[in-house]
Amino acid sequence: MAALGSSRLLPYHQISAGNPRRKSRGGRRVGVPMCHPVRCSMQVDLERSPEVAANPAEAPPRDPLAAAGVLGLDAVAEAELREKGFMGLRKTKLVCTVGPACCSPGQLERLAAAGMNVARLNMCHNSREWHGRVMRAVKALNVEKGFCVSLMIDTEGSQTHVVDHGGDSSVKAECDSGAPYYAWLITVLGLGRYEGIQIGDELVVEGGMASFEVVEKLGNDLRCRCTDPGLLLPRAKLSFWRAGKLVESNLGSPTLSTKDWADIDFGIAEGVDFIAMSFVKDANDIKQLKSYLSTRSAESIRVLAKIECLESLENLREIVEASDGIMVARGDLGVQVPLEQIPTIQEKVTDICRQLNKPVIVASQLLESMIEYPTPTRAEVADVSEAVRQLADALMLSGESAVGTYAEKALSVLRSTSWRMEMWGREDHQDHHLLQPQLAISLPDRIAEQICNCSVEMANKLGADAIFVYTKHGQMASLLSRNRPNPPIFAFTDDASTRKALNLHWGVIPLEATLSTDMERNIRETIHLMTRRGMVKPGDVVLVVSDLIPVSTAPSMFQSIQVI
Ligand SMILES: Nc1ncnc2c1ncn2[C@@H]1O[C@H](COP(=O)(O)OP(=O)(O)O)[C@@H](O)[C@H]1O
Ligand SMILES: C=C(OP(=O)(O)O)C(=O)O
Ligand SMILES: [K+]
Ligand SMILES: [Mg+2]
Repeated sequence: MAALGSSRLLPYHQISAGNPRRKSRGGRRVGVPMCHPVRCSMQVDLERSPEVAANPAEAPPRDPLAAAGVLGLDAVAEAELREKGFMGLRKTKLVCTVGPACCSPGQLERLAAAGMNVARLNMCHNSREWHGRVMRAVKALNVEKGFCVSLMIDTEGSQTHVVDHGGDSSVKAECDSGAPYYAWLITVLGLGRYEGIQIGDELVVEGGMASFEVVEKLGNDLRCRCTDPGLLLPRAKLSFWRAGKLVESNLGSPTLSTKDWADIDFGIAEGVDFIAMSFVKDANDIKQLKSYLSTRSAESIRVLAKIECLESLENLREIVEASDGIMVARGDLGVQVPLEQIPTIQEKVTDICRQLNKPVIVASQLLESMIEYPTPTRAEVADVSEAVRQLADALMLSGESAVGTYAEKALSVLRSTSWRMEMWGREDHQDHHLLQPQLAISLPDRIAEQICNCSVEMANKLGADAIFVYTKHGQMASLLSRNRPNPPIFAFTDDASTRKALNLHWGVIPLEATLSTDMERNIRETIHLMTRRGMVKPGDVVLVVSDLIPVSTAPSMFQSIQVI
């Protein structure tokens, strides 16, 4: 049986509807009143979004108990909390692709300090030895500097249909009517993966960067006539079209190649937290990897499905159900579907992920121009804001961090843009976010889901400062996150892999703590530690949600909501 109780473990805070607490740590007003939100005029805030005092060196000395692992709160969340208060904590998570431009320990440290929650290693590029070095550098930073950056590998997949023009920079493709029809000899890596390219097929580079008509096949080379002028970038992605329809590649070939399996073994050995699978076609692809991970006792690695091909769109719901999270991989998606369809696909995927309670990453070209330029375009900022408005769990940098000149600046644009949009969105944020369909089937699961739904509604209406949840596998924390509450969710777990997995969930700040089966004691001790560290102050209203077994003798799960 579930019990809904309240306790007075700490001085009980009188909550009245007319006096919602809206103060931050420093007594500054942050956020907006949540009771009866009224927005009658648009205010232009000339202040820049407060940036995190992101240098962990500036944070007060770490508590020895915390250093011993009793309260593992990462240095960046702690600094952000001290700087901006509970309501100022960023909710949207940030993923950075690590490449040559950001792989030194110093560069990685700066990205971690600037809010990188997950470091992504794209196995398409570079050697395993290189990736191993980066992973060890990230882990060392976590231990030595108190960060909590999770590691993700991204499989190469059978996407080798790229153009190689042999050069380092872009080549201009022009349709000179005076030139002979065979003006272009294009080497297509992985042409053999296609059933058969025919004369007359259309070859489209990077979703429309340039187009050609195939006039002759010469092994892996295609003699082409340029039909739409543009640019050929080094290793550009391409697609073939016949009679207005995409010519699908890899028919019958497995989603994971021999190299991918070797990369996965490498990821297991290095102890990665996430594996993102490229070109997932259906739920079986995910199930196959998950069952392999369990045979290797590596089931704690979360498997993410990348939505980037036509087949994955056809089997979307079953893929989301089978996986631990989703990446909207707009790069390849934009090669396989007309670009104007990407925004609606993104919204549909994010919606299904919310419904089915799976974290979703919006990826590729978010700030593409920042690979070369120190400021984003207005359109890029609008695109990032739209993903945040859709309440995606995470945003990802690709080339911007991997090879860009302004990796840290790009990350700070993601941070300030998402923070700003979150604050704005909160004004009209109330009950409509709670209208998610029921997910659970069994009674215990339904109880957990309802507890989380009600907790978020309560926390929003009371203007609570924070939600605390005690969780083993992260289920309760993610169910709370699904409701996108106004206050941050502090998720205490004694499972290191749960902590790393929760890094990808919207609004969740995972903490590692020693938990006992005595729930009251867990609550008392974590609040005591948070208070001693100055992160919780007398007068703060904390909503506590728990689903742990309270005492060793109790046969049933005890679930409760308490306001402290
Ligand atoms: N580990 C790496 N080593 C070298 N270059 C990389 C690495 N990771 C990414 N890159 C570069 O950054 C670009 C953007 O990364 P990403 O979007 O992950 O790959 P892709 O362009 O292959 O889809 C890549 O095209 C590649 O040039
Ligand atoms: C993230 C993507 O995958 P990759 O960078 O591996 O092509 C994408 O296609 O958008
Ligand atoms: K990849
Ligand atoms: Mg891709």
